[in-house]
Amino acid sequence: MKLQLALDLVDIAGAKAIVAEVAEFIDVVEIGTPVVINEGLHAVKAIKEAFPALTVLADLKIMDAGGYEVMKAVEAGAGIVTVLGVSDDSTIRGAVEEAKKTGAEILVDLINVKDLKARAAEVDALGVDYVCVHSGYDHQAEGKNSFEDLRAIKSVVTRAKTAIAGGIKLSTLPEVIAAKPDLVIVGGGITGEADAAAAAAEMKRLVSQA
Ligand SMILES: O=C([C@H](O)CO)[C@H](O)[C@H](O)COP(=O)(O)O
Repeated sequence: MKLQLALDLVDIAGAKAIVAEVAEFIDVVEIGTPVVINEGLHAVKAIKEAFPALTVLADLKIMDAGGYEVMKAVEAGAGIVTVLGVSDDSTIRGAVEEAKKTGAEILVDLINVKDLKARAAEVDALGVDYVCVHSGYDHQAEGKNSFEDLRAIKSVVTRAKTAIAGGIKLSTLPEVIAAKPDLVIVGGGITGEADAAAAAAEMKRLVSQA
């Protein structure tokens, strides 16, 4: 089980500063959608150059032009790129084909998908690398999480790895780990802590035991 740090509310300098604190405890660093909106793919490039040993995930949440947008993210240094599960199969197929050229991976984010089990099975069959359940900021504000969703997709995803994101904290991590995802994605649960390194270290300890 791997740990991904999601960076959403920082600029490039802030991203470098927090990754420097926690790099030894994380497997993947995510350049979050708000960072890409503010800084562009320069943020992916800057973090990959500064931390070459880390896999960088570009959270583009692609909805169209899958092949082209994956190509640009991979050129910037992304090892994983996100595509929305609500997008068309042709978009996901294009993203997967492009990623395969370079060994990059595609994570499909099921945010806002209504029939989770059905779509998870479909995107799994399209050859994606990760299927991710996700309660986004707006759903978190309504008190939702994705812990049950993870159990649901694990019953139908047979070849891809599974991932979970959205409001995970140290206090809820054991419940997440019990559902056995391959990748746990944490943003505010690390960046919002007074001692981010200590939070990341403890999370890494817990996911490594699983
Ligand atoms: O993808 C995300 C969200 O849609 C904002 O871009 C976050 O990276 C994801 O939710 C993880 O962050 P936390 O919810 O703060 O753990």
